[in-house]
Amino acid sequence: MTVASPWFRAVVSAAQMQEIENWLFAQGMPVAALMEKAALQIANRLSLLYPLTKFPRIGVLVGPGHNGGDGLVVARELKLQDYQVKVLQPLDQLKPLTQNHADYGKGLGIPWVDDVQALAHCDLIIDALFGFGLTRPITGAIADLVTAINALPIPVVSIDLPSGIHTDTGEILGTAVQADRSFCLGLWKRAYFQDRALAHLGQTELLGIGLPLQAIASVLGQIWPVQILGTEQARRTLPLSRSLVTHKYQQGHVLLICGSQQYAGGALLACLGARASGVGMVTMAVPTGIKALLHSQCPEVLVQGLLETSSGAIAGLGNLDLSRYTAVALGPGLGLDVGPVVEEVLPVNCPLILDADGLNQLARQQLLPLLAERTAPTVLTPHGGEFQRLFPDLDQGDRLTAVQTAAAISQATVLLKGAKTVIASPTGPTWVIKDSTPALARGGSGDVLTGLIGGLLAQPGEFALTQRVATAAWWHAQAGILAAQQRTVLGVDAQHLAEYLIPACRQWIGQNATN
Ligand SMILES: NC(=O)C1=CN([C@@H]2O[C@H](COP(=O)(O)OP(=O)(O)OC[C@H]3O[C@@H](n4cnc5c(N)ncnc54)[C@H](O)[C@@H]3O)[C@@H](O)[C@H]2O)[C@H](O)CC1
Ligand SMILES: [K+]
Repeated sequence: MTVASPWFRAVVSAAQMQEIENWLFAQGMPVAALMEKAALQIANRLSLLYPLTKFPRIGVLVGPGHNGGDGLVVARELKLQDYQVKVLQPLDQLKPLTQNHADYGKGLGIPWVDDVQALAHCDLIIDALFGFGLTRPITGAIADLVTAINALPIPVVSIDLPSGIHTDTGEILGTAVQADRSFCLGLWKRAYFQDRALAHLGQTELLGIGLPLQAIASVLGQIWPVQILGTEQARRTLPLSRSLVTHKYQQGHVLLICGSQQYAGGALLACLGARASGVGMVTMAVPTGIKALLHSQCPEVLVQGLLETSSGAIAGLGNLDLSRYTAVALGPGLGLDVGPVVEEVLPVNCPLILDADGLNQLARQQLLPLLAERTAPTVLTPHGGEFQRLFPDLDQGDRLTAVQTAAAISQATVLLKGAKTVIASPTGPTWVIKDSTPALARGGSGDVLTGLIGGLLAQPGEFALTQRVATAAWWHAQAGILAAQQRTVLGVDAQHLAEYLIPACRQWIGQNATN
């Protein structure tokens, strides 16, 4: 049961945000007060990040709704701090509260300009055209304005969302502001975890505006549908505490079915990932021809040689006794010439992770419907291409929805890798991994993740399986971030990534932890 946890881990849609705000207004919170709370935070952050000494001239683009209202409060507050502020308001008709702030700003002597060229000498531009109220594509004069702003060599900060980005899907509606930085207000919006929006969002930060947990729970319930997996949660999910009398068979036994003559490295990398998970035992089922390689690299691992095809891929599982394992992962380095191993492994009565060519075989042989008949959980870990082959009818633009739909169709936990990796299951919350690094976008890093997931799921654990899968993805990302910090982004090859899994783990449990 994921009890409602700190607000900064919730991820909401525009409709949910509106409902949460309405809860406050219904309880008597004046809209103007909430706007003031939000905009004052923005003004304070701006004066810290863009000090008056370096960014004295500020242009504020003001839209018709409350996003524009936020922008006008920011304009007034920066003026009071002696910034030279100008406002450009493309639409005459403003919401009443926004109009109040416009009247007050004019009364203070803030100049309104009517041409974007009047902003050409600004040091910073604030985008307060649209926030989560954007409902249709931006067209006409406003679209021209956005295009002109994007062409200026001036940094842009967007309030709540870059105007033009769909709050939920991250889609560009007509056109969208290219922000250098975006301040998300109150709660993270879904767009912040849609890969296609990231280039428009720039650097992002969440500004809390005092939304009470009961307001959030009144709309999202006690188990929030979409959540960021936080450090504390990941740490609690890791199998870091062990009883003194444990022994290797109590710490799980993972079977990795992987590798081929052509892709022996995939098997080795999966093994390194599994080993770092702390699992009690690792068995590798690989083509006989690569057994020696694995023995030489991972001496503690048990290796089962399997019959191989003429090209050196696994021909079949033979008489491999699958009942001995507490988790099975199949896929890294299998190659396409592999025998019917997916069909043979589906009956296994423990968590099964399918990755890489295991997924391609699942798609090619149209075995997806069989997953629903499995008596134990299944985890699919596709990247975009594998996802497309498995779920050709799903639009990956809205990745969050696509993964949730894929989980419902397949009745499996689906982890879609990306800049923001998303993990969904048929029941329970959808998890997003907020922090990662492009350094992970390299061959082999997925093999390490598959081994890590298999090793974690093989171990006894009190948390829901999907949360443990998300923890593996989080751990994998953290290792990538640490490796990139210490070896530059160029130095995060998959083998080094695997070596950073334990140092990354060490980082969170603090230096004084004993187990
Ligand atoms: N998140 C919070 O807790 C707070 C949010 N605030 C700010 O308010 C906006 C949401 O305000 P809202 O008025 O609902 O919507 P917008 O300001 O985003 O603007 C919508 C406005 O524009 C019209 N519109 C929609 N699409 C188009 C279009 N393509 N072309 C022209 N006009 C369009 C629509 O009819 C509306 O009138 C939120 O993002 C925050 O910035 C609170 O002020 C503070 C707390
Ligand atoms: K905006």
